[in-house]
Amino acid sequence: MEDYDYLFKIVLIGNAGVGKTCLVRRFTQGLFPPGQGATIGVDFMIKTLEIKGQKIKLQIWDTAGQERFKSITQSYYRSANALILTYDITCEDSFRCLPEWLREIERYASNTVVTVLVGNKIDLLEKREVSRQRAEEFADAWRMCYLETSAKESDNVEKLFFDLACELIHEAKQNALINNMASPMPGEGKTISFLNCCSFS
Ligand SMILES: Nc1nc2c(ncn2[C@@H]2O[C@H](COP(=O)(O)OP(=O)(O)OP(=O)(O)O)[C@@H](O)[C@H]2O)c(=O)[nH]1
Repeated sequence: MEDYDYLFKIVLIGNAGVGKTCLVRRFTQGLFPPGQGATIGVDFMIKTLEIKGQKIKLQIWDTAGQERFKSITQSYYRSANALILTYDITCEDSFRCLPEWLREIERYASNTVVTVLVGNKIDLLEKREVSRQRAEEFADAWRMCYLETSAKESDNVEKLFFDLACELIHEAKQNALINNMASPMPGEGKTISFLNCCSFS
């Protein structure tokens, strides 16, 4: 028997140095690692949440932002239920690269993937190079939710993963409903559990 009701795979992507690893470490371990080195390839962590009495297991994949790892990290997009596309609000360059990341998503991710745009490092407000309004407009244009976070100060980090988990539960329930409705003959349809669809074999 599985010890969870839902299992979701979440993949963090975005330029090198925007804070993907720090966001994951803050959420899964409650710490801000000093002198965090660049990720090599892909890293993996698990965190289980309880939402409305249900156990939600999150598999969180932290990918390297460096160009030289692109071919490795791309292979992780396909099976992702959600992508957290991260940029650094103090780094215009990391924002300008977002269309490139979105092209990667279109190319390699499933067309049902949920994508959230995250502007990290809001503790460095005095160094901000990308206004919230600009980021919100960009996110709207691409039909993404937008959230600003600080892995350092722990601002909005829990909210990011909780809201995402809630959205994924909602999507999973909708899918199960659609699958049930699409059953060919009354009584012959099989209930397709999202748990089985997305759990690793
Ligand atoms: N001030 C501040 N610094 C942060 C924050 N998040 C990350 N950093 C710093 O930004 C640098 C890069 O953080 P990482 O988490 O390694 O960035 P990454 O996106 O995982 O980088 P790659 O693994 O190379 O793709 C480190 O020096 C962190 O200490 C934040 O919220 N605020």
